[in-house]
Amino acid sequence: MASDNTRKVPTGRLARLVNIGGLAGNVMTNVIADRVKDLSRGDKRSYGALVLQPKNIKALADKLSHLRGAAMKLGQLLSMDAGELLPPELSGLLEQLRNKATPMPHKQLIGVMESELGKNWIDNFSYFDLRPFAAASIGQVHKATLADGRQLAVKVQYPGIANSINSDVDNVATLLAVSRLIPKEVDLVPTLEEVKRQLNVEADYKLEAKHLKDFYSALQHRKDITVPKVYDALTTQHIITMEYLEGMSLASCTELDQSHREHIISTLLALFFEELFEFRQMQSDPNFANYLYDPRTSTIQLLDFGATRDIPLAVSEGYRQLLSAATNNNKQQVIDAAKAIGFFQNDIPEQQIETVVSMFMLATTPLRCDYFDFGKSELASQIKDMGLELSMKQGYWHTPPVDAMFIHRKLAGLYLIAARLEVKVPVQQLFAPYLTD
Ligand SMILES: Nc1ncnc2c1ncn2[C@@H]1O[C@H](COP(=O)(O)OP(=O)(O)OP(=O)(O)O)[C@@H](O)[C@H]1O
Repeated sequence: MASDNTRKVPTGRLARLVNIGGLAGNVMTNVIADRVKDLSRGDKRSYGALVLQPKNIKALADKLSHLRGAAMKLGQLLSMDAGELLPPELSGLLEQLRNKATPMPHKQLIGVMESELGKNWIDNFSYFDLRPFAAASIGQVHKATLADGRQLAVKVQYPGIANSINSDVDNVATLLAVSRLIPKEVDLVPTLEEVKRQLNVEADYKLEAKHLKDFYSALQHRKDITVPKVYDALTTQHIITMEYLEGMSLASCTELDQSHREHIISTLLALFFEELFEFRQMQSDPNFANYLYDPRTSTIQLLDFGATRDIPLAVSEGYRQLLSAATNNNKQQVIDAAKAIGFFQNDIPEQQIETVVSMFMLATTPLRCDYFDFGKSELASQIKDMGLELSMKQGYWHTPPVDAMFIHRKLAGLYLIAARLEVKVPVQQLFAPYLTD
């Protein structure tokens, strides 16, 4: 039998569902037992309070660790879309999940390696660590070495996960409903659809490898950005073999000097503009864990191209106009550019246009000053609050163009990182090369 932290990842739909049934039962047993205790003591906690006790959150985290990819992605999108509405227990649960991947037992891992790279897969490496050093959302990452000494990171997908994404996402939603962690006001349906769509794309490691290679080539001229090299011969639909990068995590960069922190954010924002206006391809998941930093060489290392999106020319041009108009504080031109991007397609009252435009103006504040101090500003949370307020008002956005939502999320994510690193950066100067007349 596998040890506690290497349980076989259940591959069948039924096995996954049975897990959930068990959890609902456990939670309810805890709730009923505590209810009886409360009654005997004369206390009366609400059903919600009983469900949200730490032991139930732990039981939930234990179950979700098998459905980690679906749970984490749903958590990520939910916290972007409905941030402040979510109970703190949900962030606690997601935090637990992030740190709590259940690695595949060796036998299962070897099975995947054999079916992807052949019976003699191990001959490709001079060393392969069977224990993963990091968890991916739907897989795990191993260190390995080539015969010539080059260090590798090998990302291996959990077997069968690609076929169970849709049911996993539904199961996680059921679990969250059982645990009452999602408030009634939050409409989960569109988020669930988006989570399924994104995870299905991310399950295609060959596509991710293609995006890695696109960015590797596109960023050859940038000495301050590194993208891991992909090893095609050892990359398949379910395995990506790439160069191992040794940078420190961005979370630990809060300890570095101001100059390093400012360099990180200036580089990431310059890259954002380059992706939007030049590559017209964007890595759309600005998660802290997707960047590493090497302070010895002052290079940012980019990981995780699973969520890369192409940006249509018209959208890219529209944002160039929009950001130029916002830099010049020209609201009418902001409205025109937003229309060109695809906002305000329906007949919308003047007042609503005004509100949406003030959101754009707020988000582009850093473009209207020489240096913007993210450390001292509440901008990231103000944007989130305002976006939330608008999305709660029925029909306010009239379904904004989907590309736009990703671009906004990416920018908001970068602002959050900038706020966390407490930096002051010249955003206007970084955008200047793209400013239209
Ligand atoms: N080339 C690499 N060099 C060093 N570490 C790596 C490399 N690739 C991945 N990792 C480690 O593995 C972790 C997960 O990888 P990655 O982000 O690609 O997976 P993912 O499935 O996209 O996960 P998520 O969606 O949770 O970000 C990274 O956060 C990093 O710690």
